[in-house]
Amino acid sequence: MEKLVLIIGGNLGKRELLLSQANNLLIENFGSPELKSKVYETEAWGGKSKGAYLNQVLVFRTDLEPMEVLKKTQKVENLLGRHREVKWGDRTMDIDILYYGDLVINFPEIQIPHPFISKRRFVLEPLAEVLPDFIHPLLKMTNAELLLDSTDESQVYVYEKSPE
Ligand SMILES: Nc1ncnc2c1ncn2[C@@H]1O[C@H](COP(=O)(O)OP(=O)(O)OP(=O)(O)O)[C@@H](O)[C@H]1O
Ligand SMILES: Nc1nc2c(c(=O)[nH]1)N=C(CO)CN2
Repeated sequence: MEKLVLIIGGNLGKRELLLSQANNLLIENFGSPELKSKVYETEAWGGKSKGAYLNQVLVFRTDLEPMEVLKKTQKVENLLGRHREVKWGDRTMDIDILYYGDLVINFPEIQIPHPFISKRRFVLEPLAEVLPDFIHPLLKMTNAELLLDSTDESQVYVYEKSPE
């Protein structure tokens, strides 16, 4: 069984509902997560979208091969209304594979560890919350160290539910 670390999130539609639906669909595919970060409200990163995202990191154990994992996460994105249009643009649900144990692979359709981990505070904050001591297999730094080192100044807060 390998440690599978995902980040999920979106900035369109009913963000909280979509996040909880993504959680449920991922549990159907990968079983209960071993760890779940808090939900973070995060400024849109990459300059191509505007509204703030809700993001969360989930950690599973899996026997599925990385490409099988990707097929399943893409199916969940599609079920939740994801349309692939603008790179880094607005979306209802995006699911990225951050780590798959210590595996390093680099194909156009799948790169692990995800190449932008160290550049994105919206990834590093929840990641350092749940796996502070996990070592990035290429950068040889822990997630906590990557967060301390990060120069991304975008806003990332723990999400406080808005009153009903
Ligand atoms: N680790 C990974 N996790 C998810 N998708 C990946 C990964 N590595 C490569 N990909 C590929 O990237 C494509 C994702 O494109 P997508 O439109 O979601 O990019 P994006 O979410 O805008 O950008 P980013 O991947 O930088 O978050 C997928 O079709 C998939 O094949
Ligand atoms: N805050 C935040 N910004 C993003 C996100 C995301 O999940 N959160 N995903 C993107 C697509 O890669 C682009 N920008």
